[in-house]
Amino acid sequence: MEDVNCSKRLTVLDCSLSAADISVLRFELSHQVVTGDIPHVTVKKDSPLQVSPCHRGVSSTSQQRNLSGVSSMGNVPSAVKHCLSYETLAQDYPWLVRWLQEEKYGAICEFPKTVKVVEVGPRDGLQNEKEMVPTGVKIQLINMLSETGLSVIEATSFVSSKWVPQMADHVDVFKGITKSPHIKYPVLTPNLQGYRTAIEAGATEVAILGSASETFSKKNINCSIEESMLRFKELISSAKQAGIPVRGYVSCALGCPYEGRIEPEKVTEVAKRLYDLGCYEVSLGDTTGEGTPKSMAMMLQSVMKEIPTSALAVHCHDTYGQALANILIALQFAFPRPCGDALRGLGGSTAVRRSTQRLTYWVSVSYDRAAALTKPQSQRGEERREEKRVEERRAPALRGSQLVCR
Ligand SMILES: CC(C)(COP(=O)([O-])OP(=O)([O-])OC[C@H]1O[C@@H](n2cnc3c(N)ncnc32)[C@H](O)[C@@H]1OP(=O)([O-])[O-])[C@@H](O)C(=O)NCCC(=O)NCCSC(=O)C[C@@](C)(O)CC(=O)[O-]
Repeated sequence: MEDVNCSKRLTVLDCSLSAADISVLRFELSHQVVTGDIPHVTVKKDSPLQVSPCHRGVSSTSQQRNLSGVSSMGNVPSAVKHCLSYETLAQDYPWLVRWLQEEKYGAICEFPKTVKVVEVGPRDGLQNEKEMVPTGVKIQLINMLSETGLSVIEATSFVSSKWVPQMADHVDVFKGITKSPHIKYPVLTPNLQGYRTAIEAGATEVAILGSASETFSKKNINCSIEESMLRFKELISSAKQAGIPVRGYVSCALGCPYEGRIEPEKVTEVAKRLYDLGCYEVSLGDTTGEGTPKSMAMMLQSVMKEIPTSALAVHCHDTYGQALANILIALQFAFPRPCGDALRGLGGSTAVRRSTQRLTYWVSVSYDRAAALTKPQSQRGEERREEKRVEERRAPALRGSQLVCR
């Protein structure tokens, strides 16, 4: 690729575009190059930059987009002597096509600089094990995990032993583990009763579990979404008084075993309510593992309109082998291109660049059995055998582990 200075090249075209305008232009062109819809970019004297989406060079004036809002982030050119189209640019400046494509590729490869891993295996991983895992083994597991460099390990859940017998030893597990001062050990608490027991056992951080699916909420915590919010409100209010941080889960963010597809707007609504109640972080759970990169992207796009990305997390189950792909998408969302952010009206590119450094995602990868929770025993048996076969083929590092990325 030629060593290209975009602003110089566009000055050669005599467009007098500012750096911000060039950013907009580059974003539109690179976006459209990849989608195949070639835009027609027009810059008129004393007018806002306009981009008409065109297909393979055929102009579609009906879809003309006025980017006046966008151009306010930079100076719209005051004197422009060219009407630019992608074809003209591509013909005259073949380097531009390569450059835009490489830009796009470069953007895809951009990820957060650090990744925080939250291990939830001792809770989410073990809660559905058919055989009771001895308390001593759980303690040993958590102690060993504490040696691995993890900064957060979700240790257990203070839920009803009638509902989840595997977690009945929560107090013994929590009191039995050797707690490193550098590691957080949050626990799951569905209601005030669980919260109080957890605090008595010495918990210093808790997580509540909401759901974007009405049916799942009833099946999982025996109450409607509305009722769950009332419970969480009183729990969070107690936690606030005691200075205990509360994380929130939204289950079924990408699908429900009972209701099927869950609208991103519903996920957004529940996530926002948890955030507004005081959860410092909201973890969006693909409970059944049926999420895809596309549904993850659509869901995140919706939730990110209401909740700061620094307070968001994703929790991906790997039921259908999609967890890593879904995490990849979530990580890319943590680093939107600066001009992409500007187009969403988040401000100028310098501020956006700064804010992207702070974006945080929690990404959990687990070997998922949650989807099997409610299935008939016979079906679960076959699924478990299949899981075992799949697990044996998996990389050892991924088995039974969960990650949270920052
Ligand atoms: C929420 C409840 C307790 C309501 O259960 P309930 O039966 O409606 O509760 P209740 O208030 O009517 O009380 C009934 C009995 O339960 C007891 N009880 C009441 N609360 C507690 C408690 N906290 N700890 C221990 N015991 C409790 C209470 O003392 C009473 O005992 P009894 O008088 O009959 O002897 C129940 O439905 C429950 O425990 N559900 C938890 C289900 C669960 O743990 N699911 C798995 C975790 S969620 C998950 O994995 C998804 C996630 C987070 O990973 C994200 C994702 O993957 O997407």
